[in-house]
Amino acid sequence: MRVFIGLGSNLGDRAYYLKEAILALAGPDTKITASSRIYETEPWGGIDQPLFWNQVIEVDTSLEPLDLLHVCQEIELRLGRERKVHWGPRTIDIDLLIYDNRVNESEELKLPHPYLEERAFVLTPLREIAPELILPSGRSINEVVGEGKVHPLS
Ligand SMILES: Nc1ncnc2c1ncn2[C@@H]1O[C@H](COP(=O)(O)OP(=O)(O)OP(=O)(O)O)[C@@H](O)[C@H]1O
Ligand SMILES: Nc1nc2c(c(=O)[nH]1)N=C(CO)CN2
Repeated sequence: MRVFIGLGSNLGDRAYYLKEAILALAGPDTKITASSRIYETEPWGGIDQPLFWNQVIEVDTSLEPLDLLHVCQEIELRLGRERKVHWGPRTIDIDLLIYDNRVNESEELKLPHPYLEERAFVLTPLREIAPELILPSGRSINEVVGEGKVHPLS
């Protein structure tokens, strides 16, 4: 299945956490098929906190959505993620953005990710690796990405 995953870090060695999370996601059931550059982004959501580094990857996985979510959560825990403040600072956050064309509305797993189309820190790196993508809302990614809002590190 074609899946897009968003990663974010704004505590500690952000490059290390992003790299380790991506390495940990790759395995016999999940291949990384594309990876965006890293973007440095202003915190979204109204909490005063350090700048984030964000990245989006595409994977090809045979795992079901909940199993993939649990893999992501184990990696978050291993990399020192503590759940303190909603939308607050974290060593690593791993979100399932789009899982093929699946829709899921449980608290544990919402697919597609509910804030997908409101977050430039997701949309801009997503467009980098999937410029032809039609979003779950039916709009093309090019229509919804605001120009010049977030920038890659290099
Ligand atoms: N698509 C999804 N990807 C990751 N976690 C999800 C998803 N949908 C629901 N969740 C649930 O959301 C919870 C994550 O809460 P968390 O504290 O990480 O939210 P957040 O990262 O602060 O906010 P946001 O989910 O808006 O990025 C987890 O318990 C997880 O089960
Ligand atoms: N720029 C940016 N802002 C955020 C981020 C993030 O990854 N990047 N994650 C959040 C919690 O989900 C809240 N705000």
